[in-house]
Amino acid sequence: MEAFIFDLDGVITDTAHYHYIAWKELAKSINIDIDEKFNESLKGISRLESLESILKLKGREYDFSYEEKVILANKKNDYYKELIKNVTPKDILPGIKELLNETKDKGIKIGLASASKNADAVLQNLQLKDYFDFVADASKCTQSKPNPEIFLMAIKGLNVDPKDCIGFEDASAGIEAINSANMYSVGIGDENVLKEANYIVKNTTDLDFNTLIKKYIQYYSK
Ligand SMILES: O=P(O)(O)OC[C@H]1O[C@@H](O)[C@H](O)[C@@H](O)[C@@H]1O
Ligand SMILES: [Mg+2]
Repeated sequence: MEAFIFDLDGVITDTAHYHYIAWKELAKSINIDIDEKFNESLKGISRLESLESILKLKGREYDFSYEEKVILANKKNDYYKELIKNVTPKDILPGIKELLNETKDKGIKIGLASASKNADAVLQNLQLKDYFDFVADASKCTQSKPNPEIFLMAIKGLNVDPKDCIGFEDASAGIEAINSANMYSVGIGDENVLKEANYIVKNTTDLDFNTLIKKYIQYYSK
């Protein structure tokens, strides 16, 4: 095992919820209502694609010019940036710090593959930056998950073989991206949503280092 590569929002911290609150607020300003079920489909998806998807809900994707869409997406980002100002190390999801410590102790590299251009600020606020050997830069990524690009960037940056890596995700688009990158995928959340994952746990507290390694070995020895 060479590396563990993590998604950020919804895996390391619950910023997935802040993304939802910010999109809900933005959608409300243009008279569109979104709910948590719809929000599932936005997880892991880039900012502009998320906006497109919200507009499509009401067939309004042609009502706005590209420039207007950029303004709307920036407005969402302003709401989001206000919300993440409150993120502190207390917001690291339970079990994650223990897993990161054990991973480091075992000499396994740690990478981040988040689609968020705010990932660095969030890691900073969580005081977790030092754990990461490589953080893939979302602003250099041209393809949204489920495309594997961001995971492939992390694999390259860490200089590892995808078969020797485990990827962690809370979104179905993210699991698809990990699988396409030829890594072993671990889904955290609802098994109906994450059914394509090689191994699924309900919560971050269920991420036990030894079990993860055992499941990974079992998978490749099939
Ligand atoms: O708007 P940002 O911070 O660049 O984030 C882009 C995407 O980042 C992903 O991590 C989130 O799951 C998505 O919900 C979000 O849209
Ligand atoms: Mg996520």
